[in-house]
Order: sequence, then structure tokens, then C-alpha cells
Amino acid sequence: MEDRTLTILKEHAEAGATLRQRFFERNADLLAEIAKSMAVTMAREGKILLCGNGGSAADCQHIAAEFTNRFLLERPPLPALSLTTDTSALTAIGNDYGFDQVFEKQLRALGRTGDVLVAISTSGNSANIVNAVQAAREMGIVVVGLSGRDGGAMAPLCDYLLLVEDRNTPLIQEIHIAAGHLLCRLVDYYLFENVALIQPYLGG
Ligand SMILES: O=C(CO)[C@@H](O)[C@H](O)[C@H](O)[C@H](O)COP(=O)(O)O
Ligand SMILES: [Zn+2]
Repeated sequence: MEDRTLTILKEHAEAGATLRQRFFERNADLLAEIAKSMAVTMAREGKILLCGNGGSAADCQHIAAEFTNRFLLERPPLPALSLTTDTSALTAIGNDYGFDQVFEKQLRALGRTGDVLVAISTSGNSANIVNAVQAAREMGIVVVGLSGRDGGAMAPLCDYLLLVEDRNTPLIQEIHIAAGHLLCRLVDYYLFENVALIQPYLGG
């Protein structure tokens, strides 16, 4: 049988590169606006909460750790928490109430008005994500959605929606983590390098 290794590799690399470039071009202003909103939240003692399933759960943990540890800049730890990591909470809620509520119940326990929820779902249709987003809206928590395809059920519920217009879940996720890293970089920029850019939102 013919060896298609190189073709598969090239297709993967090219599709990812094209998608990434188009995403950053289309969403430049939106990414800056979201990063400002996150920076303002943290400047006001709020926090970033994150939720997602599968590979997106790993992305949530990854981004939360960039904030609580450090990113490229040496600076104080920033408050971010992934709702994907507490196996006791996940199994207790999943077992007693159902998997659809694993993020919503944690959010209701830990979220506060003015926090930001980063909800990552490539389909936008995962019930546990949609439920968490709905709860966030009720609680006055800003919702940043990272999605793919047409954004699914989550799309109309988000304050900000970063959409990767493709149907390939792994490629969508690769753009999501690139966007997550950029948000970490911009939040540091607004909080520690050019605070004047968020001063109008902070008042005083
Ligand atoms: O990492 C991957 C695929 O690359 C998978 O684990 C994927 O995240 C899972 O199938 C998720 O359950 C998909 O959920 P969602 O993105 O549609 O909300
Ligand atoms: Zn994956």
C-alpha cells in the first residue's frame, strides 16, 4: 500500500497554519477587548474561571496555570481556576446530579459577580458547558466562549465569542490554545506594562 505519511503531515500543517492566520486576522480587536476585560476583572480582585471537556479540559488547566504561576513576564500570581481539576467535585456532582451539572455547580459555589468564565467547547453544544454559561449569565459573570463550527447552543449566550470557523475538532483546539496564550500575554501587558490602556475601565 502507498505510504501517505507525508501527505497527511502536509495537510495537517497547512490546514492548521491557514486556520490560525485567518483566526488572528479576523479576531484581533475582539482578542484585545477580551484581554482588557480579563485584566480589568483581575485588577478589581475578580478571577478567571475556566471549563471544557476532553482536550479542552487540558487547555483550561494549562491557561489557569499560566495565570497562577507566571507567563512570559516576571510578575505576581494572578487568580485563575480551572473547574476541570477537582476529581472529588467532578465525581460527586456527576454521580449525584449528572455530568451535565459538573461545571455549573462548581461555578455556583465559587463564582462571584464580576468574575470571567472562559468556556471552551468546539461544538458549543456540550450540555455541561451550556449549563455553566447559563448560570454565569444569571450570576453576572462575564462569559468568554471559545468555540468552533457555528458556535452551537453556547454562541448566543456568550458576552464574547471567539469562533474558529472549521469543523475539525483537534485543529479548532489548536487555535483555542494559541488564543489562550495570547490572552495571557495581553493580560500581562495591560496589568503590568501599559496599565493606561485599561485605566478608563477602572475609573479613578
Ligand atoms: O481532545 C479531543 C479532540 O481533539 C477530545 O478529547 C474532545 O475534547 C472531546 O471529544 C470533547 O468531549 C469534545 O467536546 P466539545 O469540544 O464539543 O465541547
Ligand atoms: Zn485532542
